[in-house]
Amino acid sequence: MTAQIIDGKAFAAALRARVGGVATAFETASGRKAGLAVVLVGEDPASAVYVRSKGKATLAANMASFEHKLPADTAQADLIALVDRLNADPAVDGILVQLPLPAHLDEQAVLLRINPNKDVDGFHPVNAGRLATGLPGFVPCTPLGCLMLLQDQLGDLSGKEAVVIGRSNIVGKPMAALLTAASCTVTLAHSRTRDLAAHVSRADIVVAAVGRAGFVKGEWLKPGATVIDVGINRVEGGLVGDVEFDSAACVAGAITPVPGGVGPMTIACLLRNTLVAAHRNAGVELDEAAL
Ligand SMILES: Nc1nc(=O)c2c([nH]1)NC[C@@H]1CN(c3ccc(C(=O)N[C@@H](CCC(=O)O)C(=O)O)cc3)C=[N+]21
Ligand SMILES: [Mg+2]
Repeated sequence: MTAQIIDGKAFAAALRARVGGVATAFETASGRKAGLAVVLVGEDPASAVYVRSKGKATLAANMASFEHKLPADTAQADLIALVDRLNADPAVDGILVQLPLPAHLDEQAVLLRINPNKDVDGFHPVNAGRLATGLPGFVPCTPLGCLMLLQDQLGDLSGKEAVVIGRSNIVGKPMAALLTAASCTVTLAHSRTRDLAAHVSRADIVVAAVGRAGFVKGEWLKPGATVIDVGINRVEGGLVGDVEFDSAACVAGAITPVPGGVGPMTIACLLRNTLVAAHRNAGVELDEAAL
């Protein structure tokens, strides 16, 4: 193995500490804590674990956490009514509706109902449009965390060849937009891409977000490439990413592990976005670039 392991867990801990310090200053300046509301519908055990760790991290960063747990058979109208109440609640700066929702609920309609200025997940089409056009808004937490790790690792990304694998609205598309804004030359590859290996072999930066265990092979990589593995696949023996770690670590210059890479950055960026929302909502000044 030659690749440097990118310690997302440590980077995320430092970001959460920075957020906690600014959150304390925000409370002094505004007379209230920044607040994050998390809505969980149903009892999916994995979702319950994420929601619990989000709540803990929120409190540890000196922000208020409001958890709303609704039964699996919640009606669409009741979920929409809760979103409306959270939109109107001045103690709530950020709203996260945990996905996936149970099948009978219309996810798109729920996400559209969230006030874009409280949409700290960055899933509302208004925020997708802001990202696409360079306006201030909220960037989805996972790609934002990936960008932070890449900039920490490589400094200026300008002119680099980047291949993003996976075109989801939550990761792939916003990741491509962020890398484009950072002046990379971006290829957005997906399940219909022909000769993916040839695209990957040209990339200085590879972001894998396909949701298939070990899909990206080390032999595809350009020697020295920086590899960001967004995948979280539960297999016998634990969690693995979308990149075949052992073969990739022999070729890459640096690679994120799973677990301990991108996952912890997602939660840290959620806290960051919530604190940014609080400052904007309260009209308290913040150097967002420094967070
Ligand atoms: N509205 C919404 N927003 C989300 O951001 C959202 C969501 N719904 N639904 C589910 C996914 C998943 N997600 C993760 C966050 C952190 C880790 C994380 O911290 N993972 C640890 C390991 C966790 C473990 O051991 O299971 C790691 O990779 O090191 C993973 C997954 C956020 N999601
Ligand atoms: Mg795809």
